[in-house]
Amino acid sequence: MAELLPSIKSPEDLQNFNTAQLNQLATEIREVLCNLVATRTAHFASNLGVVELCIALHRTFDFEQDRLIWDTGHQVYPHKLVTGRYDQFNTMRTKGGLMGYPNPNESPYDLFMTGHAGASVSTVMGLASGDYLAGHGDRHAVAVIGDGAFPCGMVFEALNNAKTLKGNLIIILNDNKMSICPRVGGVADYFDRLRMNPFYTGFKHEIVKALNMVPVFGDPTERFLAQLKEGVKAGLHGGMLFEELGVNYIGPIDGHNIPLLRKYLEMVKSQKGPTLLHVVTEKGHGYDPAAEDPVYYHTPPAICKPGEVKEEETKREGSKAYTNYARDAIAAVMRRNEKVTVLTAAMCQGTKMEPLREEFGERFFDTGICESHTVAFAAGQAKAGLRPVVNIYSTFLQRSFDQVFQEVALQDLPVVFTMDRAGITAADGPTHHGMYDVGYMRMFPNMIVMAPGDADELTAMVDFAVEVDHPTAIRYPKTNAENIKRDRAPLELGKAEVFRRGQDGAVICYGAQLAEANKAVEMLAKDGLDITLVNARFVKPFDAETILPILRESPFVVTVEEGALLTGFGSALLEEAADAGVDASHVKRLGIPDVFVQHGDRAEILAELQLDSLGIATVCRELAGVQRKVSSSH
Ligand SMILES: Cc1ncc(C[n+]2csc(CCOP(=O)(O)OP(=O)(O)O)c2C)c(N)n1
Ligand SMILES: CC(=O)[C@@H](O)[C@H](O)COP(=O)(O)O
Ligand SMILES: [Mg+2]
Repeated sequence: MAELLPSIKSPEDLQNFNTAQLNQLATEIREVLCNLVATRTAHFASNLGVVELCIALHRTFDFEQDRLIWDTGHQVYPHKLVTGRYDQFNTMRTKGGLMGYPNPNESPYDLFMTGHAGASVSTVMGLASGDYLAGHGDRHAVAVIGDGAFPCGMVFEALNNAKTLKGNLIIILNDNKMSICPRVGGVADYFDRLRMNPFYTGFKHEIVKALNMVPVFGDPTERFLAQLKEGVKAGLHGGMLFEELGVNYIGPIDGHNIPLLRKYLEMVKSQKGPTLLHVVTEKGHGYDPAAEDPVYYHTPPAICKPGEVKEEETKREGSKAYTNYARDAIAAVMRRNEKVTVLTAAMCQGTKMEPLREEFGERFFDTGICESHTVAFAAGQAKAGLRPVVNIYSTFLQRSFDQVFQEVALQDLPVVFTMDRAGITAADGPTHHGMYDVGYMRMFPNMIVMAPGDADELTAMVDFAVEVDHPTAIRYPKTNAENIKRDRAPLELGKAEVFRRGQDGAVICYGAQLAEANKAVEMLAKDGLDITLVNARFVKPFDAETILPILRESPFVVTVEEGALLTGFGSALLEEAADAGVDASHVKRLGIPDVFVQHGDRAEILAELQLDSLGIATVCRELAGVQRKVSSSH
């Protein structure tokens, strides 16, 4: 039972706590985190790891004045608990409840709504710069960034800029040796070497003490010794990479020791110039199963009883998510064709590609959280004759817009984009819904852009894409995939599939809501409405040959897609109609309107958007009623 937490209405309440109370608070926060994941899936291990760091930060700084950004934002739960949101904590990630990421609408202590990694150093630099120019140069700006997020290109762009900053910049590197999967790459190795620093292992103190006994001034022997001292010190001094960039490096230090953290935070607070404090933490700290398996416990399913966890995982793995179909289809083409490679930007676990990592060794690439690099890298591979499959979530691929344009589309290179989480991602919310990929892919010449209507179609699209000599993009959502029974028309470039023809109206579906559209049409048939149903398959090339006649002949047309209406499939249809001089005033587009959709339950959100069978049927009935009225008044 939490004793201290309920009384904390703001971080000010921490200011009188002694060390024992701060430690107790850490224990209480961990209990609350454990209770939360007992009820629902949520980010867990990362939050367990930053409890002490969060407490020490709020105890040292005044973030009503000072600035704090948690990079990515998935580790923000302890911060929410000490900034007055304990009472609402059990609403976490539910509709209308607390968001699983920082949210300025919830609290002035959350400055940016984030969920994508790597922006924190840039944004706090902007805040520091703004504060300085506004005459608040005494404020401090703190970015807490994980070792997984650190290799993002943007972080190095910020570091490059840091020494010019007027204002107080503090970067806390939260090094837990993990991204979602074990971190990879040269920066990871560098952090490993820094961890070997005697400063952290405890030897440095002794060596520096000994060196300090060497006299600096005096005769030539002393001068030689002084030089030796500086040389040895340089060798001992970790973080040269940062120092060379003009950023002071301090650490590494133990990130689970509150008094030690406070001591070092006080030190960096008084430091002039940009400073990086390297803090070593354990992902999952305080809950042994999470510390032992931080990959699984990054976002575990609800842990009802610890013993049941692995069983849950089996269920999850056994379910037929689109992700599984994509993974299996990619594996199959990799077995058939040695030129096919697969790339992930640190999302091996979410895309379920761990078996591919094991099976394909040299043809599997985890680039870290570096989406822009990944796409340009894939372009290079394609130019060299390979067939790269870039498997990135729709929302994170936004980071590579320019590489998709210049390195891939402009060169017309055969890179395949498999865009997972395209659509509503539910509890993660607006930072993670994959809403914009239809637009950002279809606008480029040379691109072939498609979406499967069901499970087997995804497999067919992957097979098709690796054989095409152009860039291709395939989108699919975070949900289980159904197969719709029918005489399946073979997949053909730029060709839609007409499921059924009716004279009362038409539904044209782009992507995985096809099963819902199909159900809607069956429901409508029971009402006596005979509706055409089209599985569009491609938004580009657009099948004007099939779709425009349907537009001409149908009393109404409803387009269905799980993506932004602006730039989406329905918009493409309207553009085609306008260009061909076909009347489209009877077209109703269903999709995601021009708003940021909040977090919640997937089915519930889709229902609100009228993207489920009931919603589609309702819209069709309304339109059919309007049409009847129009025709009877003539
Ligand atoms: C641009 C972007 N790509 C991928 C992700 C998915 N993602 C979320 S957290 C995470 C790992 C972050 O590792 P780290 O920063 O070390 O934090 P930790 O979980 O270890 O605390 C990844 C890959 C993301 N949020 N943003
Ligand atoms: C913080 C983050 O970006 C990821 O952890 C994300 O929440 C993963 O989403 P999935 O759970 O859909 O893989
Ligand atoms: Mg990490």
